[in-house]
Amino acid sequence: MHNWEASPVGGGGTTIAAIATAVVPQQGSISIVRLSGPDSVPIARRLFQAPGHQPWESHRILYGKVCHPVTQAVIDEALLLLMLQPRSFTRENVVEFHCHGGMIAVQQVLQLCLDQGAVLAQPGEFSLRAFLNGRLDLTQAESIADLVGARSPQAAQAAMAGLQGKLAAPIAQMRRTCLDLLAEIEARIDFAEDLPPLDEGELADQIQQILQSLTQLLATADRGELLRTGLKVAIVGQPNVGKSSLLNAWSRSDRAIVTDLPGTTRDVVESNLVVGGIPVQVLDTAGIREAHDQVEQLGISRSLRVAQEADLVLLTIDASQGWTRSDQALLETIMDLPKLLVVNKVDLVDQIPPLPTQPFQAVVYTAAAQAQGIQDLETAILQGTAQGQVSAANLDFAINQRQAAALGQAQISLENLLQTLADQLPLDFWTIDLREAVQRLGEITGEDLVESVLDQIFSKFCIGK
Ligand SMILES: Nc1nc2c(c(=O)[nH]1)N(C=O)[C@@H](CNc1ccc(C(=O)N[C@@H](CCC(=O)O)C(=O)O)cc1)CN2
Ligand SMILES: Nc1nc2c(ncn2[C@@H]2O[C@H](COP(=O)(O)OP(=O)(O)OP(=O)(O)O)[C@@H](O)[C@H]2O)c(=O)[nH]1
Ligand SMILES: [K+]
Ligand SMILES: [Mg+2]
Repeated sequence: MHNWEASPVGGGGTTIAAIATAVVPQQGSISIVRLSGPDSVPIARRLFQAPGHQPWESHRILYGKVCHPVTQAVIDEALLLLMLQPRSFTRENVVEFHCHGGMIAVQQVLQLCLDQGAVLAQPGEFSLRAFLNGRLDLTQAESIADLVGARSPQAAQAAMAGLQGKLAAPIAQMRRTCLDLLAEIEARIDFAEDLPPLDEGELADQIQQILQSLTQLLATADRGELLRTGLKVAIVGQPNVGKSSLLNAWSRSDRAIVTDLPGTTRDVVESNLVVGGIPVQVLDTAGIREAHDQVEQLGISRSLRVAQEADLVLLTIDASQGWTRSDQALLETIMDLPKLLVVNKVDLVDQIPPLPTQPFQAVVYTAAAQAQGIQDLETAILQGTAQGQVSAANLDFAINQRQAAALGQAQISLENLLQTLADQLPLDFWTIDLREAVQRLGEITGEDLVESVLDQIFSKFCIGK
């Protein structure tokens, strides 16, 4: 758990330190140790020797050496970047040591900072400070994590939109409107005699408007989920139907071994693709049949497990064999799952054999060995997702599950309020629903603070973020 006490700008508080870059042995040309807090500059002064008369000023880079304060041993040749409050990411004094990459030198520099009194940062603590000091709202902080975790350019773009406040702005606007209405109603409760009566029609209109924008935001949730978590797609089928060929054609690679021997694939082969902006993990599996070989049997049980865990199953068959009893048996094991029928090797037949189409979302015809039909496959997959409704809303960010849950609760409260109005209940009742909506909207941006929400958000960050 975090200690949520903010270190106020310019005030006491701890100085935190962490390696801000990925720590990879023997790799990475540059690595950054980041400090934030009141002691960052004094700590840097004790560790960093800058030759000549380089000024220690904000937003300047100093060149020099990191030296052990006692032994004077040179730990690294480095650059030092100063960003003084409030002109920094956290709005505190920030110092960055730009060290050589790898692990050893940069970890020694971090250790020296800790020896000098800095405290190792918790995951997300730099971003948390940026939030607590008013530099970011919660949706922007969440967007930073999304940007770092993005697995497609579209996911990154949605995250950037969020980071630029495209979600924060409409939410804050809705909350402000609700607060204004709340103030009007409360004034009527307190000074009923002195004020003209509320125009209830006008009030209902405004609530309707908020509900409308709320619904638009909620419509981006499915795409958000897709962009963030992606799709897991399992290719299953009888041996030799061309599952591995399909994976290779789709990923334009030779990831999987292809031979004309049935039972070639034994283990799950994975390839990561992007389909229409959605990160897609494709899993090629061992062909399913009555196997006597123990290795193959183990492979087959893995295939079935992978299918059960997938978001979408591509049941692949050989067009020249038609729909077989084994295909039917396999279909029955995956009946509950979302699935497409992929009819492969269409180059071998003049006529498509009779096929069951009913339990499948779509049927796609491919010749994987000739890399044909991949576009149709992607189209069929995208049609099964929530892509359509999003382009309708025409928004470039996408909300996450936490935001969707809070928006959903705000929606319920506002709908309750409309009902309360319709039922002509007293003013006190109106304020209850409106207050609830304000609270939920405020939870999204962080204007109304809930500590458990903070923990949920920032503990998922990496250390140094
Ligand atoms: N080396 C390095 N690269 C980085 C970061 C960092 O902290 N260090 N960032 C970390 O996430 C991102 C950039 N984000 C940043 C956001 C704000 C400020 C900043 O100093 N803001 C001041 C504006 C300064 C000015 O106006 O001159 C401010 O908002 O007050 C710096 C980095 C990505 N790249
Ligand atoms: N004519 C034709 N042959 C294909 C096509 N796709 C795959 N093949 C051939 O079918 C054979 C089996 O292909 P694989 O991709 O290994 O089939 P698989 O389903 O992965 O087989 P297992 O891993 O053994 O279950 C190979 O000889 C491929 O070249 C296709 O679209 N048309
Ligand atoms: K094969
Ligand atoms: Mg195979």
